[in-house]
Amino acid sequence: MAKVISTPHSEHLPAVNWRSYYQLTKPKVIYMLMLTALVGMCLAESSWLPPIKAIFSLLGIGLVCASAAAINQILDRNIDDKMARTQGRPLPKGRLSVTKAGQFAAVLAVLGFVCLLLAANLLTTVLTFLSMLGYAVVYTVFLKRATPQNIVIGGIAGAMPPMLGWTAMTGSVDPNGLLLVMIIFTWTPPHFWALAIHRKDDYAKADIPMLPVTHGIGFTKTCILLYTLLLFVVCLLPLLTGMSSWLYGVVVTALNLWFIRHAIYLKFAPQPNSAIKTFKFSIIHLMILFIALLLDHWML
Ligand code: HEM
Ligand SMILES: CC(C)=CCC/C(C)=C/CC/C(C)=C/COP(=O)(O)OP(=O)(O)O
Repeated sequence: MAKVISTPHSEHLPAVNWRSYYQLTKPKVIYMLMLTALVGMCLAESSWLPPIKAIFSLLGIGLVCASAAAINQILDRNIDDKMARTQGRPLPKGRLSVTKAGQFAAVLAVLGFVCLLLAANLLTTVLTFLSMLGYAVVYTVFLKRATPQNIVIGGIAGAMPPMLGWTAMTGSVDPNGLLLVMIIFTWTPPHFWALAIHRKDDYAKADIPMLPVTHGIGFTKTCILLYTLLLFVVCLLPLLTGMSSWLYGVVVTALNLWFIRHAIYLKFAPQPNSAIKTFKFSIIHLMILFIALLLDHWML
């Protein structure tokens, strides 16, 4: 029978376990999601952002993303307990009770949606709610446990923040905002599958059908390479539509050639640390890409 993580006795816990609450939100991922949302906001506006609207919209998006991450950790606590990478999280470690984590996620969500309703608009609030459901429920409860395409489909939710930032400013869905979503959507498989290769045994132990477990490492490496090539093409679309110009073009070409180089080495000349290096590079890639979009928008 599956082990159920027990609720720890409250007398063993500090009154307010700030570090555990913070960890529950997957903070580094949330900061990156907020960066992409901020860039979406900036690209939607030809002049300076309206400060109050922008700050509270960004805060709203961040709070709801953090709530989704906390819900993911509540629902995944038994899986997380089986994997070396996630065993140290507050719920498997018993540093936080499920009730407290649930209350925290609820507070974050309520605060986030209030910010969005007051500072942004109904469209952004609804799209953010759907993205939250997409990650915290559709991906976590169903896809993750059901299919090796889990992260491809679930990736739509994680790709949404630039669009949420855009609609927060304009109140409408813009094709250029969708391009930013497409970039993150295409970036997600090589980002995650590189880590999944490195952590294959973890996923196998937890019985999660990630691609390297179901289809093997060789096939996953081929998929990573193909997605980096597709990403190269998708990243050129902002140039074709005129949303971005040469500065973005130069930076993104260099980034994507480097990503493809990682993928080629991973496939054809792997070292023991090639997969984790590819994963780490994916994060630098996306961060620099979004900063380049912003600088290009401001400077040219
Ligand atoms: C379904 C889509 C995604 C999946 C399955 C996924 C999976 C993961 C996993 C499992 C980690 C943890 C690595 C670790 O604990 O060492 C991670 C880290 C990370 N991911 Fe993703 N990711 C997805 C989408 C995204 C998106 C959309 C972003 C940002 C736009 C993002 C940004 C990051 C960052 C910044 C880290 C590093 C976190 C750290 O160092 O603590 N991810 N990702
Ligand atoms: C409102 C909105 C846009 C919500 C979605 C935001 C969100 C938190 C996306 C993060 C994607 C992510 C870290 C997936 C990994 O989950 P995992 O369960 O596979 O990874 P784990 O094993 O590290 O928990």
